[in-house]
Amino acid sequence: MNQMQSIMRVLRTALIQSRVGKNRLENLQNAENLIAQAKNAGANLVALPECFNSPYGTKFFSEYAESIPNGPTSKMLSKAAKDNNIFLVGGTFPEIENDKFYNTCTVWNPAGELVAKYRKMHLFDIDIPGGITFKESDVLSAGNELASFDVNGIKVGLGICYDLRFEELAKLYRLQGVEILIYPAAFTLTTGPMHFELLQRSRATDNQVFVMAISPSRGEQGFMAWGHSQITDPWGKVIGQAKEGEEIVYGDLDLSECDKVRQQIPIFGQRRKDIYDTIRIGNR
Ligand SMILES: O=C(O)CCC(=O)C(=O)O
Repeated sequence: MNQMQSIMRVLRTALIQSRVGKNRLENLQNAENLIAQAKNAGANLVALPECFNSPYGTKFFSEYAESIPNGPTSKMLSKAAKDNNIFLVGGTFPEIENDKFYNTCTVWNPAGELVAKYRKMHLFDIDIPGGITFKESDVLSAGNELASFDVNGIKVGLGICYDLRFEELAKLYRLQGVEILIYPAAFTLTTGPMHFELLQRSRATDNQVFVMAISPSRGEQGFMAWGHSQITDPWGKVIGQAKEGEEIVYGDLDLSECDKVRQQIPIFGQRRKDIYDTIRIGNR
């Protein structure tokens, strides 16, 4: 690898753990200001949280839903990516298409063009008595497609929040050549402390990829996000983590770490597909 190629294998990223309230325009303005701040700090890949333009909750999805790429949120994201000359992972916002609602992540390149769109594939339907009950599928439809994009030859895959729990999705991305997985994610105060860090470290270790998850900051009312946006390296080590307030987490991702761990612990060449593929277990 020549010097130029090795320079391009380092990516300065910024995770924007923004404050989200009920006013869409204020949420967009706040995100725009923080994106410019991240650019001034040298970031060339910037990511926003899940539901960054609206409060998180099934009762809000239809009210805040927009079509893509014509709605005000898409327009702001496209402009911010172009003005700041960055790749921008536009967190998520509720999307409407053909009378169906989706929880959708869009990605914009430095020319302001939409380069990826991912709809949450695993909807957050859980019931923990005394903890939290949530049923996104009351309102949302699930996406059925993987989505990835390319930053200077580095392949980046997308998931959203609850998707973090599904190892199969992360593995499919790894098998497609992904080196960074990004999950906008508003974990709850019940499951966040138990699982948010653990799941990210697990996906990173299993697949030998960088994992980044971006939460909104903790609100004072309504849905309380866990915060703790995080960057994990392909060895499973946490290299950046927020607390619960509004904050930007920066990370200089050295992609040669993916090469190193894959070479030194070569699990993908050691998978016993000759055995796995012969075992049939009902509805696997
Ligand atoms: O998996 C979890 O515990 C949280 C998931 C979540 O909050 C979501 O998918 O929005």
